[in-house]
Amino acid sequence: MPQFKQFNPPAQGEPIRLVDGKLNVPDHPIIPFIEGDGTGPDIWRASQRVFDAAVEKVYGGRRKIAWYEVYAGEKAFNLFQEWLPEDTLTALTEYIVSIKGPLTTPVGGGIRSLNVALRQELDLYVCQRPVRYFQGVPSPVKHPELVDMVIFRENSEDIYAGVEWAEGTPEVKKVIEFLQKEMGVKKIRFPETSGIGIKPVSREGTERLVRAAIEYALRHKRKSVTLVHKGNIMKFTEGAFKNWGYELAEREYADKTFTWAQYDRIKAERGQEAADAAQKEAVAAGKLIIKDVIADAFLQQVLTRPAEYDVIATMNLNGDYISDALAAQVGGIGIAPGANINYVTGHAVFEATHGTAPKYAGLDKVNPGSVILSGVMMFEYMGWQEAADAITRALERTIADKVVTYDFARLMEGAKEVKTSEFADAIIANL
Ligand SMILES: NC(=O)C1=CN([C@@H]2O[C@H](COP(=O)(O)OP(=O)(O)OC[C@H]3O[C@@H](n4cnc5c(N)ncnc54)[C@H](OP(=O)(O)O)[C@@H]3O)[C@@H](O)[C@H]2O)C=CC1
Ligand SMILES: O=C(O)CCC(=O)C(=O)O
Ligand SMILES: [Mg+2]
Repeated sequence: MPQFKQFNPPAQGEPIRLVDGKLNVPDHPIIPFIEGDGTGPDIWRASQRVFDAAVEKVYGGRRKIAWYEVYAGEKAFNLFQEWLPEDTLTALTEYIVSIKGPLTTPVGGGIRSLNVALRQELDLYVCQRPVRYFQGVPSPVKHPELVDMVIFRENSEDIYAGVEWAEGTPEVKKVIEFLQKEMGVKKIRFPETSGIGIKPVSREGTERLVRAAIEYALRHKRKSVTLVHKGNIMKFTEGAFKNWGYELAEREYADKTFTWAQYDRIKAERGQEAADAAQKEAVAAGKLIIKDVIADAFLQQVLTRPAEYDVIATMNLNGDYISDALAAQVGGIGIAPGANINYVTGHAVFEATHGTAPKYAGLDKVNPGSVILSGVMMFEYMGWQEAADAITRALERTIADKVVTYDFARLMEGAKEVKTSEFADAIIANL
């Protein structure tokens, strides 16, 4: 039993464990949750009711979650004068599976991102964000149903590592001097007034992310994994990501994949026809295609030919942009779920793609779909597939009935606009 200093787990319930690489989920698992800042409390309250109702409906009392509230962000600061109390990290570590609402990060100063800190502390190296269309959701494109992608965003390095120095400080002066004098760097355009950020991208970090994406694609019989990068410009970080990704696929999954690096080699040796034939043969044999695309081209192609993309593996910043862009394409960030996962230790923190939407805080207004669908991902991860399916079906039915929150209502004809809590009521009624 771990030692907690400020807040304790519920008296009832048992921890989820990882046994021989597999999650062992008891019928009454203790699951820590962080309510979140801004609209977080509204969304969380609604989502928690949906989760409990679905579990009750599907398992009839045999299974029940023992929720354990832990704190981060403004609520933690108000209660304990700490943004991220140690007990929270202990709980997320001990109980393995958890779920959170969004947390505020000030721009340009103040605390660094607590979301990024949680991912780094627990080494949750995959940010997994599925993007699919739900029938009836208003979308800005003609064929949103062609979007069915799962983003694997590297979550532990890149420019998000937080290695940066502010303009005008002695530290940045030292870094710039080092770069100029010791490394012969001549290309810093305005050295006297620059801030500096460092972008670490490693072979290990890339390999574990791409491995997770390939494993997922093979498990779910997906067609391709696309490495999205800006390797033409950032050759030793984003370009290396692409090369390491291909090398990993060819080394560890040689009999299950066909890569565009192989395609290029065949083309160089025997011509395009031979390369096309080899790829066709690989597809016919059910092999997973590993390909790559430059990030800007990717962002236009997901709009013009989304059916060509399936599982996406990319670095941290690209993945952040891509997540919101794809979410918008299928009808908005209000129903974009996600998970931060370490596939080796089993640790997973489920959370929406969006942030705290502060202008709507406390209004019982925004869409809780994103956290509800993050809960669906959590139930799938726990092996509680029946609860996951029941919630998905009820959500689909509610949207088909045109009972929706403001974000969908403003774009739909004949919709009934409801509050966050009422949307949850409607889903529960449809379970
Ligand atoms: N993982 C996390 O905890 C994350 C935290 N953040 C943090 O959140 C804060 C606010 O960030 P911001 O850039 O405004 O981005 P947000 O994602 O919080 O909000 C941007 C816009 O997205 C729409 N939106 C967000 N959530 C919902 C929802 N549940 N239902 C319907 N629409 C929604 C709203 O659009 P509209 O105005 O059109 O109604 C909103 O104004 C920042 O401090 C940021 O750092 C950001 C991302 C992730
Ligand atoms: O940590 C934050 O405030 C932003 C995080 C974010 O945008 C994301 O994870 O998609
Ligand atoms: Mg984001």
